[in-house]
Parts: sequence; structure tokens; C-alpha cells
Amino acid sequence: MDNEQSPTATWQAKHRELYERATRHPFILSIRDGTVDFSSFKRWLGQDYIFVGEFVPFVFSVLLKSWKESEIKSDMEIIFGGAAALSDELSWFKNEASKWGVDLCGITPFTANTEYCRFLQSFTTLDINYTVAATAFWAIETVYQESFSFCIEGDHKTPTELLGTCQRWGNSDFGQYCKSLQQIADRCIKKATADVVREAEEVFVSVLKHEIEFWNMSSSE
Ligand SMILES: Cc1ncc(CO)c(N)n1
Repeated sequence: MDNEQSPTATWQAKHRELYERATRHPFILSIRDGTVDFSSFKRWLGQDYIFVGEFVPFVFSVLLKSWKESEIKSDMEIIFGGAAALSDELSWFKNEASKWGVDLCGITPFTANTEYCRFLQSFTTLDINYTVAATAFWAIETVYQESFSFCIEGDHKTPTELLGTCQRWGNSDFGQYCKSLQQIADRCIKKATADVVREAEEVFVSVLKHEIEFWNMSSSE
């Protein structure tokens, strides 16, 4: 996509270092080169299940904002597609956890997770506008897409046991969905006031920082 036409692509380039730290984190690189510690993976799995539980109301709040604020009908359909997939995602987590012997009931969120969830909750209020929320939504999904797709492309040594997880977010349909979210965010940002554009960029940077902390939390002892 042409940077001139895509504010989000401009931000990806402008914040390249942070973006790489979020999408090429040592935890992801360890999955890709096969050296991942399975206890880290299990920690990530339990923590992400908690995160997705909080992500559900976040996504529905974006859906509600799109219904109220977007004049483009297809926005709501795309966002609703993402929202509807979360039911299946929660089942996937339960199934995966039982395969790995992770007890989802006994999990306490770590600080990085609690802070990320609090960040998500801050978007559900009515004073956060659609442009800013759509930017956050795009960024959150895209970090996972770019991270996990890297584990299944090229000359990877991703352990067989983790291929399903990587495919869940790394598959090309999910990639296409992220591109649709990017188009929504770009269209909104181009029409937004300077204040809103600044706020959306700040939110993009915050998402990257939260994602890095989330990976750090998963991979540390
Ligand atoms: C921490 C985190 N970021 C993004 C996603 C993508 O939905 C997820 N499941 N968890």
C-alpha cells in the first residue's frame, strides 16, 4: 500500500523499531527456530485466554461505535465477523489448554496482562471515538498476524505441536481480515481532525508497547 494513502503504514514505518520488537519478539523467534520453551508457551496460552475474555467486550464496543459513527455499512460486517469468531476462539483456547494440561480456572493474570486489559477497557467508554478504537483494533490483530505468520513462512522450524496456534493467527484469511481493518482505520484517520489523528497514533504506539510487554511476560521465567 502506498504510504501517502495509508496513515497506518506511515506509522508502521515511523515506529519501525517498536513495531519489530512487537512482531519479531524473541518469544516468536524461539517458536520459529524451534527452541521455544514449552512452559513459556503454556504461560502465554493461559494468559492469552484471560486477555481474549477482555478482548470480547472491546471488540463489541468497536462494533457499536462503527454502527453509530460509520457511514460505510461494510465496516460493521467486517468487525462483526471478527467479533463472531471470538466464540470459536474461546473454545479453541479451552481445547488447547486441555491438550497442554493448563488449568484455565486457576490462572491469575500477570501485571502486563492486567495493564493491557485495563487499556482495552478504556476504549469501551463513549468518549473514545471510532477512529481511535478502530486503529487500536487493527493494531492488536495485526501484531498477532505478523508474529504468527512469520512462524509458518519460509524456512521455519516451528514445533509441530505449535503449528495450529501459529496458523490460527498466521493464516492468509486472517491476514486479509487485518488488511480490511487497516483500510477501515486508514479511511477514518484520513477524515479525522488533527487531535484525533494524534490520539490514534499514540494508541498505535501504546498497543505495540503492551504487546511487547505481553510477549516479555510470556517468555520470562
Ligand atoms: C495479547 C494479544 N494480542 C492480540 C491478540 C489477537 O487477537 C491476542 N489474542 N492477544
